[in-house]
Amino acid sequence: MLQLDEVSKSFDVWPVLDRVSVRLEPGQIHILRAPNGSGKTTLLKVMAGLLRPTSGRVLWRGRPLTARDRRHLGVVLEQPLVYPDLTGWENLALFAALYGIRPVRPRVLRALEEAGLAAARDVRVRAYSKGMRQRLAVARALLHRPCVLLLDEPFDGLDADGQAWAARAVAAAAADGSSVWLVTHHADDPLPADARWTLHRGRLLPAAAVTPRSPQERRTR
Ligand SMILES: Nc1ncnc2c1ncn2[C@@H]1O[C@H](COP(=O)(O)OP(=O)(O)OP(=O)(O)O)[C@@H](O)[C@H]1O
Repeated sequence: MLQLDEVSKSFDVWPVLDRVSVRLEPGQIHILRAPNGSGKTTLLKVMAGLLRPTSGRVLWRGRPLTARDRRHLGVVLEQPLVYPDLTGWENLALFAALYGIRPVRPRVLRALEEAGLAAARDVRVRAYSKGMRQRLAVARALLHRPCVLLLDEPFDGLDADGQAWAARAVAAAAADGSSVWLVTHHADDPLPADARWTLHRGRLLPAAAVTPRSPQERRTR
């Protein structure tokens, strides 16, 4: 599905990403854990088509990823992609309209309820707490049931209930066939991983002690 082929990215002279190749298959959960400043966000933005690689290719279903293909991606960045002047409801309804989701109302209502934001749906997001904004950002990324989820610290700022909800929702998306790329600082895996990675001097390397899930643990579409 989504594939990086020998991708390098430099901002100055030194490459932040150095010939990174990886392939995200349907239903797989990949977890990336690496030190601050090692290039995790840069890699995720390249995967999402938000940063252009210096060299190498980002492929969607075997062809170079286009702006149009980005509708298949659900992205959570460190800075939540939500509009502070709109309410929670308006934020999700806007994204639902942009992604051609029909009917908008039941899907958005359900997403807000599942995220624990039903009571705050008519409140402007600038009045949300950090955790509420993060819940909205995760709900937004999942709303159009994307084929690929690219998640930068999606559980940050979430309370125990919020973390459990987000982990359940992402696991359900993977069980339904979405590929998941999850960046985390947490020592414990928030989800059962198919692959664990780290970044060292720009190279994407398998993390030690990789224990893939058994086929029985995984359901595919
Ligand atoms: N737009 C930019 N211009 C110049 N340098 C950049 C830019 N974005 C990132 N970098 C540099 O690239 C390197 C990797 O940054 P990146 O944000 O990808 O790391 P990270 O692993 O996500 O870090 P953290 O764990 O702190 O979020 C850093 O040295 C950073 O200074």
